[in-house]
Amino acid sequence: MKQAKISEAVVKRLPIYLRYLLHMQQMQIHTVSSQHIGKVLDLNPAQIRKDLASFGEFGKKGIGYDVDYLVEKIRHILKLDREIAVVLVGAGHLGHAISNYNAYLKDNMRIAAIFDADPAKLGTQIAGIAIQPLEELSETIATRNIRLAIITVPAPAAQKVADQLIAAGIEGILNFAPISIRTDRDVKIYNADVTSSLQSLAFYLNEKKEIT
Ligand SMILES: NC(=O)c1ccc[n+]([C@@H]2O[C@H](COP(=O)([O-])OP(=O)(O)OC[C@H]3O[C@@H](n4cnc5c(N)ncnc54)[C@H](O)[C@@H]3O)[C@@H](O)[C@H]2O)c1
Repeated sequence: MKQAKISEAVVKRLPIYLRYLLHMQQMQIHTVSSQHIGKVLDLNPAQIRKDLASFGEFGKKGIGYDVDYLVEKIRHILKLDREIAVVLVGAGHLGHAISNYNAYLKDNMRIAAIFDADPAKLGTQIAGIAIQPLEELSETIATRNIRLAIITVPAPAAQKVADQLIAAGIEGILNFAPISIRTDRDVKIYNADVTSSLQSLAFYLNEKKEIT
């Protein structure tokens, strides 16, 4: 089967398609058209067809896509068809929320280990996972084959934590601290910057509603 190089933009849209397709599965809907997906997700159907064609022609003209097959295919492309262990560093407010949410999701991508620098938190648990000291980070990542990491430490600590994670062999980081993590290593880093997103949204506030 044709398997061209998939662009980052497509890789970012695939989880959005997947979420909707899983919903369709729950609704026992077995086939879906790009027009329908486009309408619900507010995306261009031609873009969706192009995205899906980038990993093989399997939609049927006039019939659409087989939902189960598409789910299986996207999960395979995103490597979600296997267990992926994730480490979380920073067991504070956000770390708690993310860990508890992940446990609730019960999918293949699971937080397998949690680390914090605060001695008072060591040994306590979040979602059944004991919080460990940073000294155990490298060994835990290696022995438990952990590939991805989530950073929820304060901004001043985030770069150093990222450096430790990368040195330990982590391949992808989702960073919630409000700084841009830098590395010269081949590691994918996504910065989830809540404050900047809100600041961008502020730009779209309706000036007419301003209280003077
Ligand atoms: N709470 C939110 O809603 C929210 C939302 C978006 C982004 N953030 C960002 O996420 C990060 C965490 O926020 P929070 O509210 O959970 O803070 P928090 O103070 O509740 O938790 C931070 C945790 O990190 C630990 N820590 C500090 N330095 C560390 C280090 N070097 N190694 C390991 N652990 C370390 C602390 O002991 C603490 O448990 C911050 O950078 C914050 O700006 C928070």
